[in-house]
This record gives sequence, structure tokens and C-alpha cells, in this order.
Amino acid sequence: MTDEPTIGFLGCGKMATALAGGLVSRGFAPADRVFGTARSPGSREAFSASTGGAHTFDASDGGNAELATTVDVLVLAVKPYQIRETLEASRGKRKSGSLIVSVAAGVTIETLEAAAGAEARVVRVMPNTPSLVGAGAAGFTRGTHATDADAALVRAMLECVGVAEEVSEPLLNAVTAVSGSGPAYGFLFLEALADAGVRAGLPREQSQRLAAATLRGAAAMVEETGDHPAVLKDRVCSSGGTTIAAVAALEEHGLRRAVHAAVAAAAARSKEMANE
Ligand SMILES: NC(=O)C1=CN([C@@H]2O[C@H](COP(=O)(O)OP(=O)(O)OC[C@H]3O[C@@H](n4cnc5c(N)ncnc54)[C@H](O)[C@@H]3O)[C@@H](O)[C@H]2O)C=CC1
Ligand SMILES: O=C(O)[C@@H]1CCC=N1
Repeated sequence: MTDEPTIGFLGCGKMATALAGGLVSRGFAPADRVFGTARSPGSREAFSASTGGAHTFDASDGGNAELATTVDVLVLAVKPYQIRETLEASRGKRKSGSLIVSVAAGVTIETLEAAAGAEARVVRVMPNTPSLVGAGAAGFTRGTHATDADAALVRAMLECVGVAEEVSEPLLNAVTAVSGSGPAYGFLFLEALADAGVRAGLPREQSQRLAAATLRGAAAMVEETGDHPAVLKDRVCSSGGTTIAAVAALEEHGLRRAVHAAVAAAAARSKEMANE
């Protein structure tokens, strides 16, 4: 493999478009070394636009085989139920020495290695869509034959677009539940906060800007000070003031219980998908 590998996204839908877009805009790979395949023309156009012109192949017209013969890193980004068949179909067509990276929720290393063929080098990743703007959070685990160099390459890719944590495979279900699915929880909370601001009298755009900047600020405080979130929360809560009244309302309405239930549901679903 050269210093600058070619990267191909087999299934260039929403996750691939976010990851590839982030990788190109952050300089990990130029657009002419990034490729995608999809059945849907809309997905191919969005992928091309997000990457500043990466080439795409039509998956309905032999594109997956063309992609497999072309790239050094083959990123599997079709739906989980399609991973086995598309990987089996790539056997004997993949570029010599290529690395297989799967981003599919729930699809195990064992399934990937069985479908890819003997000695295939596989890394399983759980990324998230904020990779597009360099604010991703991902977990990864290496397969039986993946080398230290493979793990380092995948880590470098993921760190180019955010943070990356190597974990044991069973913990990928928890990673999926916290950070893979997590942006949706953040968007839901942000939407609710902005709505509530509108209810309290703010114009919609101002409320959304304030809500988004506030959540970004809270996350940055945790990351940059290293303080426990509870300590930072206590500093906002004046005695007898507005914040503690709001915190009490959130506790009464079961915010913590709701978050625990959400993450447990996503982790259970991820585990279940391994058997589908
Ligand atoms: N959307 C997200 O936030 C995340 C998704 N993932 C994983 O990424 C994978 C893709 O999910 P999304 O991007 O959300 O779905 P998506 O539906 O947006 O993308 C799937 C793409 O595969 C294409 N496709 C369908 N059949 C194909 C075939 N035979 N060959 C090649 N391409 C084909 C479709 O045209 C579509 O563009 C899933 O396995 C999911 O678990 C992982 C982390 C986060
Ligand atoms: O909802 C899903 O199954 C995928 C995996 C993590 C985020 N989206």
C-alpha cells in the first residue's frame, strides 16, 4: 500500500457521505483517491458533492466489482443485512493487499471474516455522522488478521475527522448506542431546547443558534477543563435560582432514566442485529 491509499465506499449513502466528506475536507485524502458505489443516483450525487467530486460507480451495473479492484481500503457502508452478500461478491476481485473496513452496526468480525475469505484483513468501525464537520466520535476493533499498521491507518482516518477509541468487539454495541446513534439524541434535545425557547418568546432562528452554541459550549467545557460534568453543572446552579428549578423539572420528568433506557435499547438492538 502506498502512503496515500485509495479509499472506496461500497454503499455511498448517508454515513459514507459524511465520513468521506470529512476525510476530503480535512485533507486525509484528495477527492481523486476517494470512490463510492451505490444503486441510488441520488446517493451517488450527494457523495460526489460532499467530497468535491469523488468518482462513483453504479452498483447496479458492476460498480462494486470495479470499486473492489481499484481501492486499497474498501469501506463497507451498505445496510447491515447487505454486508455479507456484497462482501462475498467481492471475493477474488479485491485489489491485492487491500484492507476491509466495515461501518455496519451489529455485523461481527466473525461474519465479516467468513464472508471476506481466509486471511482477509478486517477492521470493524462504528463512526458517526458529525465526521462530516470534523467532530466525529468513533470506536473500532481489529479483526484476527489486521496488523498494527492497519489499526494505525484506521485510527488516523478516524482521528482526522474526530475522536477514535479502540475497544474490544463486545463493547462496540455500547459505542453504537452512545456515539453511533448519539447524534440523533443530541439533535432531538437541541430541537426540544430550541422549541422551548420559541415557546418562551425567542424568534426561531435565534433560539436555535443559542441552543446549538450552548450544547457545543457544554461539550467543550467537559473536554477542555477535564472537570466532571456534575461539577460544571453545579457551577451554573445558583442557590434558589433559575437553573436548579429547571434541573429539578428535568429530574422529575425522568431525563436520566430516559437516557439510560435509550442507550440500553440501542445496545440491545445492536447485539440483536448480529444474528440477523
Ligand atoms: N447513518 C448513520 O448515522 C450511521 C450508519 N452506520 C452504518 O452505515 C451503514 C449505512 O447506513 P446509512 O448510510 O445510514 O444508509 P444509507 O441507506 O444512507 O446508505 C446505504 C447506501 O447503499 C447503497 N446500496 C444499496 N444496495 C447496494 C449494493 N448492493 N451495493 C452498493 N451500494 C448499495 C444505497 O444506494 C445507499 O446509498 C449501515 O450499515 C449502518 O449501520 C454506522 C454509523 C452511523
Ligand atoms: O441507526 C442505526 O442502525 C445506525 C447505526 C448507528 C447510527 N445509525
